Amino acid sequence: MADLNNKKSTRLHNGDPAVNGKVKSPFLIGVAGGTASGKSTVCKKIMEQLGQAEMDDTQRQVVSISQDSFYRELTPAEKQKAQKSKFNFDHPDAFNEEEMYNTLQRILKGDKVEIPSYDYRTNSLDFENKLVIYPADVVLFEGILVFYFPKIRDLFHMKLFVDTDSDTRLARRVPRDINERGRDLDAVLTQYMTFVKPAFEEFCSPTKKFADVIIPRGADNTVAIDLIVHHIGEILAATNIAQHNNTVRAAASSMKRDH
Ligand SMILES: Nc1ncnc2c1ncn2[C@@H]1O[C@H](COP(=O)(O)OP(=O)(O)O)[C@@H](O)[C@H]1O
Ligand SMILES: Nc1ccn([C@@H]2O[C@H](COP(=O)(O)O)[C@@H](O)[C@H]2O)c(=O)n1
Repeated sequence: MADLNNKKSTRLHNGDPAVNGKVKSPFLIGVAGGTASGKSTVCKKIMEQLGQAEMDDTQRQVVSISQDSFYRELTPAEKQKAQKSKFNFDHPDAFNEEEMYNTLQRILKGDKVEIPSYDYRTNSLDFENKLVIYPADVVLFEGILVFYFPKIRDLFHMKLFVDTDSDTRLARRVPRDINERGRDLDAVLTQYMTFVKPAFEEFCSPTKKFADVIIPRGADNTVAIDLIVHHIGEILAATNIAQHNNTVRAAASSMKRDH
């Protein structure tokens, strides 16, 4: 399925989601790293190089999901704190671990799932704008704490950690949060110093040791991204050869039975 002769793009072709009536289980990749390290950008590059970025959702064989879609609903008191930048969104308790685990399990079973998007302006899930995940060959799951929860960590077939220095991350986070997430400078810096930085050191950074591949400098590291894309392509090609062989074997044994 993956065209490994094409060095610029290891393009996946839309496959048959079911082989011999069995739904394919996707190759699940976890992408962790500190805030604004470039996790989403790395996922976008991987998708582009696999020839997937421009595809329609139903055709896409590689999809990317954000862990932010699994923040838990806040109580009214927590909402008030969040509006004053006094809620810790970088602590593992801010996430709905069970929902995250159950959703990933369903994705691995090949189910079509719907995931809410996250609204950083209201600090809540947006069920009006859901992302529909159709059965895919490769699923990228990115977030600050995707390797923190052991049960979830164990689901990944490949684990990547985007390692970008903290000055660069803060320099990216400030304009992003002001321009895209409706925050002001004072709120961004207070939240960063009170919660984001200490939680990165306590919960996110220690999970680097679980990564199979550490990507220094994030999306700028084209060599690392090329190697990862090539590896994914090889795995998918091997999976497809095995599935093709199973199909041929099944067809041959049914022909034998008919004679
Ligand atoms: N290599 C890079 N060079 C310059 N800006 C970048 C780079 N990677 C990401 N960014 C910018 O930094 C911000 C955070 O990047 P993003 O990929 O969303 O990080 P994360 O998903 O880790 O929060 C975005 O505004 C993005 O455009
Ligand atoms: N309501 C929220 C929810 C999360 N955050 C911050 O987002 C960061 C995670 O997203 P990245 O794209 O940066 O990985 C995390 O550090 C939270 O502090 C927020 O500010 N408000």
